[in-house]
Amino acid sequence: MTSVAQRRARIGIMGGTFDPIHNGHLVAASEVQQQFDLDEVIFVPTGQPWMKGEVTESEHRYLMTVIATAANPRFTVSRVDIERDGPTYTVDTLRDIRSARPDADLFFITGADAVAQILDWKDVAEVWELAHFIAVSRPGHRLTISGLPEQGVSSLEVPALAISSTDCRSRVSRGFPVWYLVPDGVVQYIAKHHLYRSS
Ligand SMILES: Nc1ncnc2c1ncn2[C@@H]1O[C@H](COP(=O)(O)OP(=O)(O)OP(=O)(O)O)[C@@H](O)[C@H]1O
Ligand SMILES: O=C(O)c1ccc[n+]([C@@H]2O[C@H](COP(=O)([O-])O)[C@@H](O)[C@H]2O)c1
Repeated sequence: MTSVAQRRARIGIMGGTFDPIHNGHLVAASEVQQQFDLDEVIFVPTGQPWMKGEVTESEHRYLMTVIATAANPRFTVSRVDIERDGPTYTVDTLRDIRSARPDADLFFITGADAVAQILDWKDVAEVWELAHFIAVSRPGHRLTISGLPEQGVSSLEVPALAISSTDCRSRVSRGFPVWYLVPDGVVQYIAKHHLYRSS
């Protein structure tokens, strides 16, 4: 009797502050899922992102991420970063997901802006060992992966969506709509919880 070798699971990890999650994040994750034949993309909202200033309470960012991803059977959301005390480091995110999914190949998805900063991340040598990186294009940011290990990073052009969380927050605070920039449920969540209103 011949045995059929089982394919290793391929898991994408989309880390982000998601303050709020927007359609640029979702299009990037969807495109990477399809192009890299991923079984699942886990969205991981940051706890305390040490490279950013003050951010919205993590439970709001987590719930908006759940709402935005709920309809896609391949998208899930993890609480590992929001439940860990202290600043959020990707090395800890990857360690936690690796120990929960020891048999999977991990792919960390980042936009062009984040890729440019990876060399400043904590324990970057270990980070490369834990996951393969996929750098996606982002309007307004040049995708440059020079200086990063060639084997460790792939790049992918995704349909350009010039959306940022900063712009979404600014629009809400000025009374402009964010319909179609973020999923409908996220528009409604922002209104219900009075997020991003200027005081
Ligand atoms: N429009 C976009 N297209 C492709 N990638 C994106 C886009 N927006 C964000 N990303 C990537 O998604 C990840 C998480 O981003 P983040 O949650 O910081 O959103 P952001 O829009 O950059 O937020 P902010 O404007 O508050 O800095 C990062 O790797 C970032 O590069
Ligand atoms: O590990 C680090 O030192 C590190 C520094 C900055 C950002 N990151 C990760 O990069 C991802 C995108 O971060 P951000 O701040 O652009 O939302 C998110 O998962 C962060 O935890 C990680």
